[in-house]
Amino acid sequence: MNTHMKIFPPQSVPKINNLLLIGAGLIGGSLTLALKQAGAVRHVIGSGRSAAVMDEAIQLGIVDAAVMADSAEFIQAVRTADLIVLAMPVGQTRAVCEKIAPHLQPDTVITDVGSTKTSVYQDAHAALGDKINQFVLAHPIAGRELNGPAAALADLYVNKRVMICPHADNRPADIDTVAALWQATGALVYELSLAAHDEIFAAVSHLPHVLAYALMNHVADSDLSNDKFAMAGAGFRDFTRIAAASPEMWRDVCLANKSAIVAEMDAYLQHAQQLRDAIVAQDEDEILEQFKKASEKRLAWGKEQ
Ligand SMILES: O=C(O)C(=O)C[C@]1(C(=O)O)C=C[C@@H](O)C=C1
Repeated sequence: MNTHMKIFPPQSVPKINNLLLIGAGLIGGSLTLALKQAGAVRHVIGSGRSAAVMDEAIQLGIVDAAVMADSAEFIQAVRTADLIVLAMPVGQTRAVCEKIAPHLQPDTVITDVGSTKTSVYQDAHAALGDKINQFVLAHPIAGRELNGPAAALADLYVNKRVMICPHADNRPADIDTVAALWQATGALVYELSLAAHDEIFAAVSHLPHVLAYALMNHVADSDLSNDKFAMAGAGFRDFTRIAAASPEMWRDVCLANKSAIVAEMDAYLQHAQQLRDAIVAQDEDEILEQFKKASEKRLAWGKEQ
């Protein structure tokens, strides 16, 4: 597959008057903190499922005010928003877009931060119909293993990559607005097709999360698990860091990008099986060859980051 990944040239800081943030957790919260710090946004209204989380988001300066999801204030916030950012787990995309659709004004831009892009496009299209032209799909390649507003950081996106995945109906000016917003956070913004996005991140983000969850459960369910956890060192900590990430978010990612993730798991299991075979056979050349190849790749990749 030729991914045609291209970087957006730097643009000046945009000025957003009214931003509606749906889901004020780590990713959405870090975005609005960064945009406020850059002077790119004037007023942020937050909306979410939990009043306690929204209160926390107000206290942390992530949002200026909060509205509950099904309220008259929510409808008013949709009507007056210049930009709507969807930052809840991807499985809620269709339901949230159905709530937004009847009130969406033609000049409002919608964007998202989801880890899968084909599913978000399909779910948003089903709910928005022709208004899908107002939706610019985006995905910041940054995160932490912590969740919620308290985990948000104004500098989370500095020097991180953000993928924008345009679709045929997008308005070029909207794509530029979303690219400029992410650039205002300090991020490097790239353009990538939906299909390439989901294939690439199945391998380098979704698979590692599945493996981390599986390793954690494997050790937890094994004999001497308490002793193993008590004595584990940095190798185990580095490998499993992301197993503390939001279970709901990652459940939704796995459901949404099923075929690509299953294909990556199958191919990975073959590599693991090859190593197992070599260890069982005590094939020292084969083991060394596989480890050397991986080590060289990891060292070279590490230098590029
Ligand atoms: O560093 C982390 O903790 C992350 O969760 C980052 C990470 C990733 O897998 O690289 C996780 C999910 C996002 O969609 C993008 C980035």
